[in-house]
Amino acid sequence: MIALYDVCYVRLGTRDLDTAARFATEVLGLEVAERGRQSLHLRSDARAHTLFYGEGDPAAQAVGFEVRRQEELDAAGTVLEALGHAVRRGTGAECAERRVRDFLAFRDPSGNAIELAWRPEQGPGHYRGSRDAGITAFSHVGLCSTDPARDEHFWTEVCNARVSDRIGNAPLLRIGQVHHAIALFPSPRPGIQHVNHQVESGDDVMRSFYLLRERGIPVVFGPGRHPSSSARFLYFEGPDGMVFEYSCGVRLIADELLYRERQFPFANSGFCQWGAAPRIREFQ
Ligand SMILES: CC(C)c1ccc(C(=O)O)c(O)c1O
Ligand SMILES: [Fe+2]
Repeated sequence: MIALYDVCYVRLGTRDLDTAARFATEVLGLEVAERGRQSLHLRSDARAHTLFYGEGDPAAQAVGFEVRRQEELDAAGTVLEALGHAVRRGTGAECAERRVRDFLAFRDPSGNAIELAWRPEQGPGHYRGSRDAGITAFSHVGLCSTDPARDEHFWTEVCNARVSDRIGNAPLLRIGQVHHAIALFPSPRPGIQHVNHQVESGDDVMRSFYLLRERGIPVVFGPGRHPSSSARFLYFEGPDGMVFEYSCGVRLIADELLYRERQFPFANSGFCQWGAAPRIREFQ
């Protein structure tokens, strides 16, 4: 079983790095860790980076998950290859770009690019957001799944994820105590569906709601409250159509023995307990 320890970074492609940089700093509130001619490393917490933008095809995406021991990479490669997944070890330059010591790349059953990363670096000093969005950490990704039941099996049987709740057939998967690190959602195509950052308080969610409206940034869902994680949330659209989410108050699941996953309806009430309706195609 591949022991994922935490979700550690997201890599996104963008056709316009300058626009992505302005959005990531002025709107999202991330800190620029490093800006290259065709690359941008961004911080959201103590880690060296959690969001990477590379100039190019917006479909050039990946999600990085930390594994704690380098031997896990070899073992994971053997398991994945036996299941028919092509695997590739990162080069020195690729590891440096990811601020990790080693990584293994493969695609999940839906075709999402996944990277298993060893020793992701901590950043220098505290995270200092470019605006006070109240961000406390990068926390989870929504992944498009062409077969949620099949992919749930992959993430929970080949990897160590556990189902915290389901919305329809869509599982919300934890790898630590946080309610979920991955939300799999039905889609005809693979891809990252949204990138979540936790914020300090409900006030931060609402302050951002008004700021986004003022800046003309499309709010596509919320403000609302998820019945699954109990988190208050706000979804909005960034460059290249990527959806970002702020949420606060996500529940932690500490008792693995007692906790039982719940089933929510694939309907507005399953997504929001306040009555918000999503304007996001995968949630409709
Ligand atoms: C609607 C999506 C995918 C969703 C559903 C529930 C939660 C949660 O319980 O926190 C999310 O974060 C989501 O992104
Ligand atoms: Fe989310």
